[in-house]
Amino acid sequence: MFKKPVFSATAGDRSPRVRLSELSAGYPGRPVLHQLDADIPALAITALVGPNGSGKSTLLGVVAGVIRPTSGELRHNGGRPPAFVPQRGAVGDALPLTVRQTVEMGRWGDRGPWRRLTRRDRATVDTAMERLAVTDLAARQLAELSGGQRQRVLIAQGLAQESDLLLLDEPTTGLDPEARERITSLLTELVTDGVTVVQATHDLAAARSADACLLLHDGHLAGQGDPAQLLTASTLARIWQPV
Ligand SMILES: Nc1ncnc2c1ncn2[C@@H]1O[C@H](COP(=O)(O)OP(=O)(O)OP(=O)(O)O)[C@@H](O)[C@H]1O
Repeated sequence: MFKKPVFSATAGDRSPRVRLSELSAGYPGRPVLHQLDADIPALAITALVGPNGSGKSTLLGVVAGVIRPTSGELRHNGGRPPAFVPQRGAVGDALPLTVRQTVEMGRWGDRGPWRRLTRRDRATVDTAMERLAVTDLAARQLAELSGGQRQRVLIAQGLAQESDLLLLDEPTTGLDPEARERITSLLTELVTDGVTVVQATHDLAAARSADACLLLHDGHLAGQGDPAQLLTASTLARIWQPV
């Protein structure tokens, strides 16, 4: 069990896009995150790493604004509302939506659900679908896609929101190696385009290729900084040791 967080240098001296100060959060009757002090650097990929139940999805929900902190502070430094791509399993199978309609929902934040999309909105949707290679699936029902295809559609919906902060919950889970590689390259491209990316992941290769890492253990911050320095064999063994 970590009493003190392990800190290591982050890649460069990036200013934080998001700062958490003594932040605690959870669900009714279930505190999950405890007094987190952490920075999410701007224009970088940050990996959220930790065992099942350590609080990664909860932290994404807090940063996305869908879970309110119970105490402490969450500060966003400028920018648009975050785009949140939940875990694939969190999206209902029974929704009667086509792939294109699902990605178009990414424009609702700007346009509202009842207004017609503008030409520019449609171009944004087209580009997001092309980047995730789901254009050929446009007319298919979301529910009839494979898990990996559905994952790509949900990421395309996130891109269509054109936020400068993209929050992804296990975006490469269930993808084959080629699709995983495509997502990893895409995330790097997005940073070049001016997007700050945060991904919760169990994929240690993806975490190690990120610019920064927040390591969670039982709702506590066990470390933050450069993944190569943080995700050492001994740290991982301590964090993942059976209780
Ligand atoms: N809606 C909810 N209501 C109550 N408790 C919840 C809810 N969602 C998650 N929890 C609990 O909060 C804790 C943290 O869960 P969370 O999903 O944030 O962890 P995680 O690190 O993302 O896990 P995983 O790697 O399995 O996705 C767990 O104990 C979980 O049971």
